[in-house]
Amino acid sequence: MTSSKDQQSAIPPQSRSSWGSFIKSIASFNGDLSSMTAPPFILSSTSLVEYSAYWAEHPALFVAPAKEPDPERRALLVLKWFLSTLHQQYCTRSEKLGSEKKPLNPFLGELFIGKWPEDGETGETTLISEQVSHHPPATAYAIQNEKHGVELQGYNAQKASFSSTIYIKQIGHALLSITPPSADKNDPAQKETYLITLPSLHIEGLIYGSPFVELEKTTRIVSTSGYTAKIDYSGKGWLSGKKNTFSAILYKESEGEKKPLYTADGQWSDTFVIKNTRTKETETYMAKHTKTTPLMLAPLDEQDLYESRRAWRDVAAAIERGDMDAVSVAKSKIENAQRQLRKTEKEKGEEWERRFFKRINEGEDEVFMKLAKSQGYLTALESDKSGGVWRFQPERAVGAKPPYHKVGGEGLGLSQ
Ligand SMILES: CC(C)CCC[C@@H](C)[C@H]1CC[C@H]2[C@@H]3[C@@H](O)C=C4C[C@@H](O)CC[C@]4(C)[C@H]3CC[C@]12C
Repeated sequence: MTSSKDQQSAIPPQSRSSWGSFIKSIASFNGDLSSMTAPPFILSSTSLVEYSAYWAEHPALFVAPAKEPDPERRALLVLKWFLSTLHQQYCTRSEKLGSEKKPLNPFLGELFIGKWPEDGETGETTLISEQVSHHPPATAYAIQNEKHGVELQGYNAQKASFSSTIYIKQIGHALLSITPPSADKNDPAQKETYLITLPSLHIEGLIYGSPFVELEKTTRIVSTSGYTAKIDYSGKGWLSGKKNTFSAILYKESEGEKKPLYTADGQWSDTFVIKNTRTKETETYMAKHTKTTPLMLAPLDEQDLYESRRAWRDVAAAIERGDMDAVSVAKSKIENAQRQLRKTEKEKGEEWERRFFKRINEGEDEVFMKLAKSQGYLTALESDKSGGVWRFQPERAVGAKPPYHKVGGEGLGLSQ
């Protein structure tokens, strides 16, 4: 943990004692993150189901690989896009709100649906995010750009451990599928697929009341085209004196990681440099200063009752005005309705039908199996911690409009 003496406490004076008790409670906590009670000033009014949008807040970078004819350069553009998403995924709350916050724990079936509108050459990019499991909590997502034949799908769950701070192992993976420029969009065999593994993380700055995320260990991006990227994360003090440091290489599987074609080094939260190891040419990417494209959502009243912003509307408003009694009343309404739904399902011997995703046996996805085996990733699937291995059902999304679920708003305890 960082323990700079000059770091100022960000804890509001009236919250100092509750923060102190919270920090003490962490050492002995052993539930899942969603059941952790945090002091009000650290609560976010945003649900975790919204975080899937962080994957494509730079739509032009997201589709860039599909415009590149050379497979080596395509793999590099995938690595560049992935690295650009890290700032979005893990810094957004700290930069906007002053620190990391505890997100709302999505309910089963919660949806977050939006699009990055048509933007000249980039075209329209759409997002569907769905809470596919509540115990354990797991979110699945699909991001599609039809114009360029690019699709990202994946799912996330978190396994937490606690000692002097919060350590999180992310369970799940993402699959990026690209249609190279010369390929036929309608022929799945001509697509290129990239398996992306997710970083472990821990929370720094807890004792000062200004928590932020630090990434750890190694992740990989493995492609059916024979290229692999390996990304090593480290915090302040190991490889460099700067927080959020990483070092990445891109290599050809047949040549091995001792012969990298490109390297990328720097801070994922700020600036990093990509270097061609043969020509020594470099490119600098400024993650912190690259403008994002805002995601467009339907107006609240046109949203489905299961869409996140609409469903959590009262809770979010109460959090923002700091009215914890109202937070608790509004949250209980959703939680009780969910309990009732689960009870009815149990009595009928039914399971909640996911709207856009389905649970698969990993063996059913041959491309995934091939990529995962090559990296020994299968042993890390831990599908018991994510309620299963989840895959997008694109046919369910075609022309889909609210209402998305057979059960009406009464199932959520919400008024129409
Ligand atoms: C701040 C502290 C007191 C509460 C702990 C909050 C904890 C539950 C939050 C903090 C950071 C969150 C990460 C977030 O950085 C980004 C992502 C990426 C996204 O694609 C999937 C979710 C995940 C891993 C968040 C999970 C919830 C975290 C760990």
